[in-house]
Amino acid sequence: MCASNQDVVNRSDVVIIAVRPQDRHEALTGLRVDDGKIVVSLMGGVANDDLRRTLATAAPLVRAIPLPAIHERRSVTVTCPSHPVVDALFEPLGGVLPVADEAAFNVFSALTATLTSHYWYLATLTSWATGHGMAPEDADRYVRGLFQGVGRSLSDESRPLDRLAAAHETPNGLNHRIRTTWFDQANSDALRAALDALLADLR
Ligand SMILES: NC(=O)C1=CN([C@@H]2O[C@H](COP(=O)(O)OP(=O)(O)OC[C@H]3O[C@@H](n4cnc5c(N)ncnc54)[C@H](OP(=O)(O)O)[C@@H]3O)[C@@H](O)[C@H]2O)C=CC1
Ligand SMILES: O=C(O)[C@@H]1CCC=N1
Repeated sequence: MCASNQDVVNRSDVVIIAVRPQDRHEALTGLRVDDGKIVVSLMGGVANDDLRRTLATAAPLVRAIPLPAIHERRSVTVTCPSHPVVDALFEPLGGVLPVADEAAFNVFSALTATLTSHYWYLATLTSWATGHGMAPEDADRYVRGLFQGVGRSLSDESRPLDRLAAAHETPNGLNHRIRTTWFDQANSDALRAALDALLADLR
């Protein structure tokens, strides 16, 4: 343990900033970061220009998006700008995807914002089934099993996502019906609009 954030910085060659964006001024204002250090910012939605103003340093600043799967060394970490030391840090943890600029970084950032909606989708399916009298543990087990299968099928990178969908769907069958009646154009447009609005805020 260190006595202060300044103490952490002084003892580090690579400084990782993982406070919540709204805490950054309290955590970082007044810190001295020598130009020879490397700063990795994990803060969602904070541009490097903004961070450079707060830290007032000429040290390289690299943004990165490690996600919870990094625990199992399976998170592809987007970085910007690419830096050999930072990319080497994340490479063994599931791979690294350096992107050219923060405009591209923000698109990937917006994609990460959809993760919990995916869990919420599964929770909604489970709750719908319990509403129809299924035991919660049965509904939970069944929905988890269904989507673990989906997760495994995603490992097959030889097939594009639309082909994977087609492979799971009988023409005019049950999946086709829900995909076209629920995930219809209006629903797809609403998702794109929410992502566009987030992207506009990230710029
Ligand atoms: N959760 C995720 O999957 C991802 C999160 N991020 C980004 O990572 C950052 C952290 O997110 P998350 O881990 O979920 O948030 P948490 O709230 O879990 O963690 C924030 C941490 O910041 C510490 N902290 C707060 N204020 C200070 C301060 N003044 N000085 C030192 N440390 C401080 C907190 O310490 P204490 O607990 O002692 O208050 C806590 O350990 C965010 O910027 C988020 O955008 C990025 C990618 C993915
Ligand atoms: O939801 C969040 O705020 C963080 C940032 C990237 C992924 N999770």
